[in-house]
Amino acid sequence: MKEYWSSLASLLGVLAFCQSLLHTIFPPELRFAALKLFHKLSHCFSSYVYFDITEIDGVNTNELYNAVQLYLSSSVSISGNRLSLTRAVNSSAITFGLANNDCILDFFDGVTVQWEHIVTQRQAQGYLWRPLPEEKRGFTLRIKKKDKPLILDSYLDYIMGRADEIRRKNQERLLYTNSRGGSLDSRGNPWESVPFKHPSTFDTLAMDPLKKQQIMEDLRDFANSQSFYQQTGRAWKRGYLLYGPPGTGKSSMIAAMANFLGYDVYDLELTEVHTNSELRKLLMKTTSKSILVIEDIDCSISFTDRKKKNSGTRNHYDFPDIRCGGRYSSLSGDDGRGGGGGSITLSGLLNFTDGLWSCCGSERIFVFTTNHIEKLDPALLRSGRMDMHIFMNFCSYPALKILLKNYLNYEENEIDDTLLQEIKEVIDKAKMTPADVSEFLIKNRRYKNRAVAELLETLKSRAEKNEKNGGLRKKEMGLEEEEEEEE
Ligand SMILES: Nc1ncnc2c1ncn2[C@@H]1O[C@H](COP(=O)(O)OP(=O)(O)OP(=O)(O)O)[C@@H](O)[C@H]1O
Ligand SMILES: [Mg+2]
Repeated sequence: MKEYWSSLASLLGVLAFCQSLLHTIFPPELRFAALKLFHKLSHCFSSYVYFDITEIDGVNTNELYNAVQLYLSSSVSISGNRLSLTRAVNSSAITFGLANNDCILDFFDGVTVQWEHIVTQRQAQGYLWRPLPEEKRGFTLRIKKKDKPLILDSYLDYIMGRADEIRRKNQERLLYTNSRGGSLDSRGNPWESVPFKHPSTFDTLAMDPLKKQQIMEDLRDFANSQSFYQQTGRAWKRGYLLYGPPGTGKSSMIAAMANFLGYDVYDLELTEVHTNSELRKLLMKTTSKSILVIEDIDCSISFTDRKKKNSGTRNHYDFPDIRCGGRYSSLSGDDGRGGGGGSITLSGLLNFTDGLWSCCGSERIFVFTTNHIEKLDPALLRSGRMDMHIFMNFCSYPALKILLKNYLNYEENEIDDTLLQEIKEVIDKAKMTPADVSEFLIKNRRYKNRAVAELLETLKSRAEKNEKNGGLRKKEMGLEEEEEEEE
């Protein structure tokens, strides 16, 4: 112990000697430069390199600082002892942060980096048109010199991407509509928005699990394929057509998609749009990472198969085959490419989904729904416009199992096997929509066993009715055929 104290005293003595030497050799004006040189020399021999990312760069906010702060707030990378907690305005989540002057380690592609959050008091400011915060904040990134290329090329880009993702997830999503008949708000925006809080998710959606899995994979693939779309020269967008009888979950699917990807939803009311240019303006005012929905497209616009309709040499894109809100529009000289005419045309809509304007913004999903796919023009359905056609069917046995779990909290093995077997046999013939089944289960949810037994009875009677109707229809068709033959 004695030796320890004596070596410490001699070390302090050497330090004091060096300091006095520095003071005698270097005059005060040279002292600062000497210290700087000393730092530079020590950096030359150090194996580390440091990057400072300040919160404010001049007078502008440094986006990279915000991104690093958000990135370090993601729980996976957090491993410090002291963390700050924040909940931003309009945010639906609490985020962690690195406390002042604390360090944290992060790992990227086999490389370890160290982040330090440095906070100091800012010196008194003179008059500034935009006062700066009292504290000077910044991150210092310490990396090994040999890792510099990797960090500068990929790590910082990765942080920006992750921060974007976190920001989107934390922020409340919005549901937009254009239901004001083309009028703009005070900021010239044609869309109105409300917070989007639909509870439907892929877990609660009753449909064939395999099909559900396929759709989820397709969506995930789409969201992660920025470089693929860039490489192949395709606009980063994807179209889904949801079709099937009413009450089979088309709207619920859209909500599930939005919740799955964390996108905003633009619900486009086509009957409120009067011209192609209005349609284009609406598109221009949408943001990236959004789902643009046109529900019941066959009802809002009467598209017929252009091939059937047009037999002459005239370009069938020019035909006014559109009906908006129950009234037919006239051609009014619109060239169909979004000119200033007085109606939306089929080509206007095709351009909307597929033309040059459709690429303003990126990572966009178009979803059209219809109860009558046969009424739609094939041009609207082709790949590139509607890449995936999803048939939403009547309630199947696997779908019913999901509904039983959602509404009655039933696990499969809790239900009597013979009952399940009977349901399985009859459910496809009953042609009940998930909406009908849900309604039934809501009403009877307090008495689980009775609910399932009664559901079976309802399914049976529906199946019987359908069989009878089917038989009758077949008979009628047979008679009609006979009559035709006689004629
Ligand atoms: N596949 C489903 N899974 C879970 N719930 C469903 C499903 N289909 C329908 N429902 C329930 O029925 C209600 C109506 O469904 P939804 O509005 O999604 O049907 P839709 O196919 O959009 O009908 P429409 O063609 O009339 O617009 C929903 O609120 C939901 O509770
Ligand atoms: Mg719907």
